[in-house]
Amino acid sequence: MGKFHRLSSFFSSSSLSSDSEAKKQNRRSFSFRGKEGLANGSAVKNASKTDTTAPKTSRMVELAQQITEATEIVENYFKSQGLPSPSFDVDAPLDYPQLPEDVQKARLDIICLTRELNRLAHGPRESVRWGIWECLDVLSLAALNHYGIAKLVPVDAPIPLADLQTKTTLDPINLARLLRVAMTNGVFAEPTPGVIAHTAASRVLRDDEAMQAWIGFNGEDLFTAAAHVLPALKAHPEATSLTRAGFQFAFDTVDREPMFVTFGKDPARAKRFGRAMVSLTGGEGYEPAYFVDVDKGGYDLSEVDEKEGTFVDVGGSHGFICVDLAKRYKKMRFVVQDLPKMIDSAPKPISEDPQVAERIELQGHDFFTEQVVKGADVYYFRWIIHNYSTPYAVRILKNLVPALKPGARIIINDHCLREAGQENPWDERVMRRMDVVMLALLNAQERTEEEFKALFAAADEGFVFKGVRRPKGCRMSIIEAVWQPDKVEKEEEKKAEEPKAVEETAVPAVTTTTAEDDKSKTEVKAETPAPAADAEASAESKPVENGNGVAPAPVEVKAEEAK
Ligand SMILES: C[S@@+](CC[C@H](N)C(=O)[O-])C[C@H]1O[C@@H](n2cnc3c(N)ncnc32)[C@H](O)[C@@H]1O
Repeated sequence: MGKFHRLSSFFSSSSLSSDSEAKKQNRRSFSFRGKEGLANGSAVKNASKTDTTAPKTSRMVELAQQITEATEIVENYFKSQGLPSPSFDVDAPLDYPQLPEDVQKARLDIICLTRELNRLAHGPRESVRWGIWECLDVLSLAALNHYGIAKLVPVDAPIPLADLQTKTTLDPINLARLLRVAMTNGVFAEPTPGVIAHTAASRVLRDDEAMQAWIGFNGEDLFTAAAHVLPALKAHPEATSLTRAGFQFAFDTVDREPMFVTFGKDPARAKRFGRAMVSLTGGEGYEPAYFVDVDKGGYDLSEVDEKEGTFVDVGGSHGFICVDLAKRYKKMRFVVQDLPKMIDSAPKPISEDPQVAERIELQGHDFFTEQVVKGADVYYFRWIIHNYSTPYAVRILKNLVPALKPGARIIINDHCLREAGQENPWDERVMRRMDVVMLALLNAQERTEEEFKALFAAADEGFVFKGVRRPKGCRMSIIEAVWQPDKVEKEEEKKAEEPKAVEETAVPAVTTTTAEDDKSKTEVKAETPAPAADAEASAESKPVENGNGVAPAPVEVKAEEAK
């Protein structure tokens, strides 16, 4: 297992560094069960103190005290560094600086605990009643972004609503009502009635092109798809087909094409998606450095570099990970594979540095066909496998097999779900929501360590699962398997030599996915069905559970659908 560990021993972003801390966290989770709780490894000192003699402090007071304590830690740090206090004033910094670990933990505590205090202050009924209206915040932001309103408001001088209206096709009433909803979230301000000003948050909408794409994609593609998940689930409760997700119900493409094909037909929408991914990648906890930079817990490729090996970024978009890796590792070569349209739209040259650019090849390749780069050292999938339900994901891995040399590494860089409540509440919220994003867009899912292990086992028994590692501070995990068909052969030889002690049990139920059309027949059935006793080793013989603990029903996969 080497440097890999079982996921259960990792608590990062929120990461705990030792078993004793993990136990403490477990106790903490228990004592705060059903409540928002503190970020793991909380900076707030009295978080786990229990004074049995003192009169019981209410949860609200406890939270308020902890929030005060955490806020003081953050505030004192800002003062000590001569930094302005966090603010949404128009000229305020848009991002937090890199914070020392304890201050970052305190900041996370504030984020988590204020949410819980807020809910307690609302009370259960009111909090549920108005919680559902968050969709209207999305609507307001999506519309203001769509009409480019932030660019029409000058940064240095507020503008009367009437003047602003002349610059847009939105009529005055609609402009005002959408703006005023956004203002309730700190986006834009109205310093005097009828006059609109920027805040730091609306400035982000104005100046950050990747954020505009992020809001556009989420507000117009995801939001619309999410609103159609219920009809999709009613029609196809198993929710595994790429062409029967909320997205297809929203955009009238049911049984016709998956989301990426729809995007591929519309360059502006495809570009927006690409830019949105850049925004996500720039967000806290998702930075490429968590994979590229060994000092940040990234993956060490020195050995591959030393032997001038090859790294294939499958579904690598415009190749930004390879560019960063090539800057760090000076000898190895890189192939970025994506659908031809995505490859065509990549920047050329891919890097200003010729030493970097000459070692990166961009290649149109569909990962639902056999891998064409034979004998590479690493095949890397970042934000790819979570886009697919199990039958498709297994198929992507299977397509690698003819290309693999013994010792080849397969690295998946995705979220890896833990049991509910084991993340700090903010990470939990982001990751659980991402799981549902996958449902809405692609009928796909985030996975647990066991589910990743089962994927590899279902694809081919030559994949030896190495485990999951999560760099501290990062939400994404590094999930690795190595191709060792020789190991399987040796084990098979050994087994053949051993006297047969136990009579083999009956052939298990096998989940087979077969296209109706013979030409496009696609099976993810294990070639040799495993005995029932070995069912766990085969995702087909035991339907793989998704992160919500629900086993998806068998699904038909049509080859053309998976393109
Ligand atoms: C969520 S993005 C991830 C991109 C990149 N790996 C990253 O980390 O940002 C999924 C990528 O898969 C690509 N893709 C979708 N279907 C594909 C296919 N059949 N073959 C190859 N690439 C595909 C998309 O074009 C897109 O760039």
